[in-house]
Amino acid sequence: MAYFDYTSAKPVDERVLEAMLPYMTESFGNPSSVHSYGFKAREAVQEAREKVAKLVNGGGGTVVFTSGATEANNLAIIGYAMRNARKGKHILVSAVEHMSVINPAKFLQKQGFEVEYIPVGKYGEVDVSFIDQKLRDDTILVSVQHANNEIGTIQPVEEISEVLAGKAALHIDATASVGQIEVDVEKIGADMLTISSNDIYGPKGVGALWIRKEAKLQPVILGGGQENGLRSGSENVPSIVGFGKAAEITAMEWREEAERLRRLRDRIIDNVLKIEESYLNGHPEKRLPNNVNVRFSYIEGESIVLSLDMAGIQASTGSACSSKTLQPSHVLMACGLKHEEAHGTLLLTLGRYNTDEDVDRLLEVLPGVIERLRSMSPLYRR
Ligand SMILES: Cc1ncc(COP(=O)(O)O)c(C=O)c1O
Repeated sequence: MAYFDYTSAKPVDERVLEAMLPYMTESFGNPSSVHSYGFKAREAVQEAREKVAKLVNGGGGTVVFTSGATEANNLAIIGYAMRNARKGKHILVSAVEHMSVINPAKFLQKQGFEVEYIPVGKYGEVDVSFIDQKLRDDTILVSVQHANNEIGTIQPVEEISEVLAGKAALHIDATASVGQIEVDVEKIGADMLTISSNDIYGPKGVGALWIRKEAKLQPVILGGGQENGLRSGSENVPSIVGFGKAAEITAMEWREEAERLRRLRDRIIDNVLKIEESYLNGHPEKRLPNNVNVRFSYIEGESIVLSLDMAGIQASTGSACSSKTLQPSHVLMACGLKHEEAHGTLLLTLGRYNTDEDVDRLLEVLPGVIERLRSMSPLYRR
């Protein structure tokens, strides 16, 4: 097996699992309880909060645990807009955001907010000058991802925060970038930042929104007032502990791992692009170390993925989160690709257990798969 779909799902690190287990059995207390079981759980959640904050240099704010990146993005977009609506109702969101940012923005439009979508260039890089032109006195929020999960393009987030100069809050979805490149809320100048646990080999179903002290939000999940009133519901203590452990490990190990993956990535890109009529999606240089996104003319990405799976290689056509809709990726469309071009896309995302042997196997199998599928394609001129 050669697994190249780490952006869709990652295995939990063994060290993380070990840290979680006691909180599923003997240390099962509820952090809100006022007895020793509760105190122990509360302390564990607090420790995890500090570790997650430290990973992004987040001493100037707080971490709110959520059920994942989707909820963190909803909290950032809806929670910030609702709380700050009296300052203005104008919001800017990049066209290549994950649907967990775009759909909350669309929801706000229905509530009377004015949302504008920031266009991107052919490599998916956000047009900073558009933000500069569109910024108004009533602009309250700008949301741009740190890096794109499909095409790997790293966004000029520092430049964006310089343009904003504190005039509007900046939300950064760092789901795809944490653990791959440096993520430092101070260097970026972020006011809110989304982090996902599974993307750093922690458990699924937990994530966080880091929030700068000065940024005020309205909760979107109401109830018992946990997480400082910003996210009600009894805390998922084992998963939060696991997320904290994953953050601690990532802080120590990401640089070396990114270097290793970058080398494997470049080996794949250099060789795959030798296949005729194949093109790289996303930025050639400013790209995540684990991302390879290539399109092949005349064939469908789904057929490539199915053929590779039969050969023991797992890959993807794009965002796993939107594959249910069968629509071409909104990210590739925003980059200016035609429908048929977007459909011929193969996404390979690398991770901890990929080796040179995996890459050898991929490079051995893929050219034959493309050739066979093209030989069956009515579009391919032989
Ligand atoms: C950039 C980005 N943001 C948000 C999400 C949503 O994450 P989740 O489905 O874990 O809530 C994803 C998922 O792939 C993503 O890639």
